Amino acid sequence: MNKVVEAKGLTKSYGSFTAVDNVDFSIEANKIYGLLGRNGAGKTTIMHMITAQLFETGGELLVFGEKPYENDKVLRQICFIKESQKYPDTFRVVDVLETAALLFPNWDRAYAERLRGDFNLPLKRRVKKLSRGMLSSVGIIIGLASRAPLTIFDEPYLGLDAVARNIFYERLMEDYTEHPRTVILSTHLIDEVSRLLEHVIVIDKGRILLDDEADALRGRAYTVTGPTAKIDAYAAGKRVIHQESLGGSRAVTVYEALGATDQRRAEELGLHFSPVTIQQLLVYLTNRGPETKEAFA
Ligand SMILES: Nc1ncnc2c1ncn2[C@@H]1O[C@H](COP(=O)(O)OP(=O)(O)OP(=O)(O)O)[C@@H](O)[C@H]1O
Repeated sequence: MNKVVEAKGLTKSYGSFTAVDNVDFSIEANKIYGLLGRNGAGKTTIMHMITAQLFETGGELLVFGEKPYENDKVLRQICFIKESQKYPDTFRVVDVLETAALLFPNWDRAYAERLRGDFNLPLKRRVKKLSRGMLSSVGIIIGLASRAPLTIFDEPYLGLDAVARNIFYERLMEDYTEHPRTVILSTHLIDEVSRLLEHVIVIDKGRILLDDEADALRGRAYTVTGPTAKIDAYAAGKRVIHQESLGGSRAVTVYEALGATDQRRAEELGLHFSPVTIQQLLVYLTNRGPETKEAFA
């Protein structure tokens, strides 16, 4: 297994506050990862440590097998696109793209130009005159055309409309298929990106709550709906992570894979099943109190 990032006991504290708390995880080569979690969970802190913009205060972090800090060999293989990227005031779109061409060894000029057309970006316009969404598309073009072995997108699409976001997802999938590389996507638009993700790491209050293949997470819980009394009978003793009632009916989300016996039993009771999306799973698990969360992790 080829590991691009390996974290052992990784910790980052700011004074007495621990933003990333003794986490172990690894990122394998040539996969698309989702780094997910609620606001303040610690995602950006982790991305900043991987990209050597922050020092860990404990544990060990290896990127491409080496410590990333002041390590040009490692950093040249990374492209980090963040929401609040600043560019020099005088820069036009063309200047940003020319600079990126110098910085990234795998830069594909023709591809960058095609993407610029897809996003309708005027080449000669000053970056500071771009709309918020256009500015995000500059970052997306750099992230894609850099073809960096490790490409990290931290909420890359602030202000991007639904059509432009879709262009991003499609281009990412096409280009990733032709030029496999490791991609980390950190986003709150989980439903939108979930079809792209192969592996998901969920951070919650500085700790890892889930770390699994996306397909496995999709089967990790299910929702069952029906008359309240029948649902209560079915769900008794099961690990229920969410429930909603409406009139005489109830929906409960059970945190386990649906086995054949349970499925038969629920069908006999006339209950209805629905899958749980990764976004729902994250919402239900990160909404829980700390003790319960430990039990469900
Ligand atoms: N320089 C700092 N000093 C003190 N605390 C900080 C500092 N930087 C981040 N934190 C805290 O660390 C925690 C994790 O922040 P981080 O930016 O990593 O979260 P995040 O998961 O990226 O959140 P979001 O989804 O809102 O971007 C937060 O509680 C934040 O307030």
